[in-house]
Amino acid sequence: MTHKIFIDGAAGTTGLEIADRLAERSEFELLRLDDATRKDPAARREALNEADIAILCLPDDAAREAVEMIDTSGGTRVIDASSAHRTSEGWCYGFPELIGSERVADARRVSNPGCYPTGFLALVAPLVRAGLLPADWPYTVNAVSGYSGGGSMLIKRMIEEPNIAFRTYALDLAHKHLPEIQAHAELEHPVLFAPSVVPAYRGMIVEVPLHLGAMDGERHADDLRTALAEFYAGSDVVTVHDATPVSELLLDTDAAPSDGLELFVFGNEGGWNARLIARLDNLGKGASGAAVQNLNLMCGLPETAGLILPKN
Ligand SMILES: NC(=O)C1=CN([C@@H]2O[C@H](COP(=O)(O)OP(=O)(O)OC[C@H]3O[C@@H](n4cnc5c(N)ncnc54)[C@H](OP(=O)(O)O)[C@@H]3O)[C@@H](O)[C@H]2O)C=CC1
Ligand SMILES: CC(=O)N[C@@H](CCC(=O)OP(=O)(O)O)C(=O)O
Repeated sequence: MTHKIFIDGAAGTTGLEIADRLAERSEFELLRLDDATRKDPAARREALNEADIAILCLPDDAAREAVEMIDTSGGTRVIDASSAHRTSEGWCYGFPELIGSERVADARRVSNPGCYPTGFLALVAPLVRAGLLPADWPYTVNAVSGYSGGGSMLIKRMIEEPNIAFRTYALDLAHKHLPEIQAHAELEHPVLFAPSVVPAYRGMIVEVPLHLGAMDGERHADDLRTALAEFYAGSDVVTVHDATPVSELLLDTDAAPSDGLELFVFGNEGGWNARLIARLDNLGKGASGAAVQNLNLMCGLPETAGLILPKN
């Protein structure tokens, strides 16, 4: 059986990467709109309703509009890569490792996690759930992203302004990922989020520094690493690195696409201070790889088929 897939926003950064991952997969038939019609509402409506699964790779407003175009009595299921529905009622949060693959498989409306939230939630959500980290802690998130994370506009800007070596932003402390992060980690407070961009096309590092010694109760960095390793033991996507000391973590300016997610826990000598760090491709597990993983599940296919992973 082939599944009809329509990528709305197929000409954009995320849409193109999804198409790359689906290329030559016989399980799917891609419905395509040409350049003249790809933004035409009537053509989109028709393709959205013809598809078995529509993957929305659009700005938030256009994603909301696309959902409204889909006939609710029809059969089209949705994966939304935008941030429009990440805390919306009736939507499944498409992070199978955290919510369970079967819930994604059964869902009609799946919202793909954001790239930064993917790193933060992978590190913190299992530890809060296990009671190893407090839900009422004022968490800080320092993060650095490749510029493709900002889509076609930021890509253009970073190419036109090659003098930019580092760009920190969201200085109003009101980044759109805050509600998603708080909701899905089940935290009592919004996090303090400090994102930045470097002149690399893809890749990101998301870091949560923790004063473990200042928290009530006793916990050691090693306990956190062990708990994460147990939580992700069955995953082909998430790797929890062991305690082998490394002195640095790098992002490459010309990294190849990857759909894996690497987690690290570093601690000081006594284990009272920790740095929880996630390294991922913002366009991989942070967007397109996650969409394909969810698509596989929704179609009853092997979860990691077509993903760019060391083991595939
Ligand atoms: N880039 C990333 O790393 C990640 C992106 N996302 C999310 O994925 C979504 C897409 O992002 P990204 O691919 O980076 O963005 P891009 O800007 O690269 O692509 C968006 C695409 O949507 C098209 N588009 C805009 N409005 C409409 C419309 N009304 N109808 C049809 N097509 C339209 C654009 O066309 P045109 O250029 O002609 O306007 C463009 O091709 C966003 O919501 C983003 O937040 C999520 C996680 C990570
Ligand atoms: C570098 C950069 O600009 N990144 C984007 C987030 C990319 C991403 O996660 O997309 P969503 O917004 O759909 O979640 C930003 O900070 O807005």
